[in-house]
Amino acid sequence: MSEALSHTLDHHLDTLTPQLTAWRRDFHQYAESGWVEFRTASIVAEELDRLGYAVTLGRDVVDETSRMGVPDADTLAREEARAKAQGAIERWLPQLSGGFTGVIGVLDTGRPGPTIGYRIDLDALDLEESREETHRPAQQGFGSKNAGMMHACGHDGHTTIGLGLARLFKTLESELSGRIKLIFQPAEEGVRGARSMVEAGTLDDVDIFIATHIGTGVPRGEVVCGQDGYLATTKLDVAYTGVPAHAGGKPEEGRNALLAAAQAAVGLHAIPRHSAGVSRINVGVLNAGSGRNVVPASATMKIETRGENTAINEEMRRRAIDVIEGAARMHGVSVEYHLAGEADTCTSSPELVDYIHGRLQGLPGIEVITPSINEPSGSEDATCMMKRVQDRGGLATYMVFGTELAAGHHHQCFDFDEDVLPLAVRSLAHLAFNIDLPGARHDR
Ligand SMILES: O=C(O)C[C@H](NC(=O)Cc1c[nH]c2ccccc12)C(=O)O
Repeated sequence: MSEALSHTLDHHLDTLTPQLTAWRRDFHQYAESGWVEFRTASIVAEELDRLGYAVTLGRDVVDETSRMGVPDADTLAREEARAKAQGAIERWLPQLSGGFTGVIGVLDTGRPGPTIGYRIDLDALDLEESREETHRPAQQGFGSKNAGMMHACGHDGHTTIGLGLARLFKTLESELSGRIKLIFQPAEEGVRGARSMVEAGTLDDVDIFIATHIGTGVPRGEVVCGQDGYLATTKLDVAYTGVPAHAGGKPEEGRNALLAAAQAAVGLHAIPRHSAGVSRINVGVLNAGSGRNVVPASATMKIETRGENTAINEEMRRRAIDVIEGAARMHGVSVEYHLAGEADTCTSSPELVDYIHGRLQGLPGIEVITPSINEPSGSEDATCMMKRVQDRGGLATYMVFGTELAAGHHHQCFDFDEDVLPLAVRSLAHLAFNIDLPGARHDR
């Protein structure tokens, strides 16, 4: 990149930085869980449209039947009304309605060049945010206004980075070639959303794909060009149905769904670890029963299995289902379960990792540039997007921008150092100018 362009980028970033903080705090305050990101998605669509991007959203970018773990219709309607009351941009709501909360903005320079796609996730977690004074969002008045929903994984930062990129690319459009595709994805938590965007064909024209996360244990000032080792995972919703009865008078006539679920929860965590690699199990939610003196006739659980590779996760899933069904038989209740999310592992494209590693050298604010790491920890459904791009001959990677965290991901006191926002925008934008990556562009 020429020195003049570099200066121009820095200059625009300086003016943009207060807006980045404002966006982040606004999204943080109005945290929205997977498939109900109505307000967030509408603001994204409005900004992209205002800037002159070609905007597609809703059913055009989210395949209905490939969505996983979608809330019920009542919840969707209630959350849409909530979003409207909280300032969602109403003209986009008809398309987003019903949980079709994906948005894509395309900037076509009209000059030949690759299509570079950035994955930005929009959703918050199902978690109640801390109201303690020591928690900065609470102290500074931008804690979540939405009960049981909290940006405790940094996606408020991701959405902000996406909008920051949109502004920078538009301002410097004359210096770009090819196409920029900003892909705002719903429901990353629970790995429920990416596949629906892949199945809608939105990745099929992407030559270079970059998914991004902030934090994840990477220190401030460090950038990882290719984070690998995401765990294959299966999410299951489980429902036990028994028979209610008088707990004092006729307990033997009841069939206890609470006990089946409790038995299953303990049994699931007792599945042995796998010698061939990392494995995980978690029962994240268990709700059961209706009243103190009634034999509990219903119980629901949300569980997940994970494995370092597909085979290990498959083994965990199979054994989990044995435990779930076994517990039902033990207590004479019926059980139903269904898939609520699914993602696989993926490996970043070495050529792209090398290219990014080279291009980030000397950028302000970056102290350590790590080419690639493979450390099994969490899961990611961006892997599904990466795989689609790679299968079609494109290059894909998963980048991490380190930042200082107040508490770990998925903790009620999670918060990050907002300095990472301009740094990530600067770095991700930089990669799109003067792309010189042979083999990245395929003829179409
Ligand atoms: O499986 C999911 O629901 C996706 C979710 N994804 C993330 O949290 C992103 C993530 C992946 N790896 C790490 C490591 C640390 C923090 C966050 C992550 C997870 O693993 O629980």
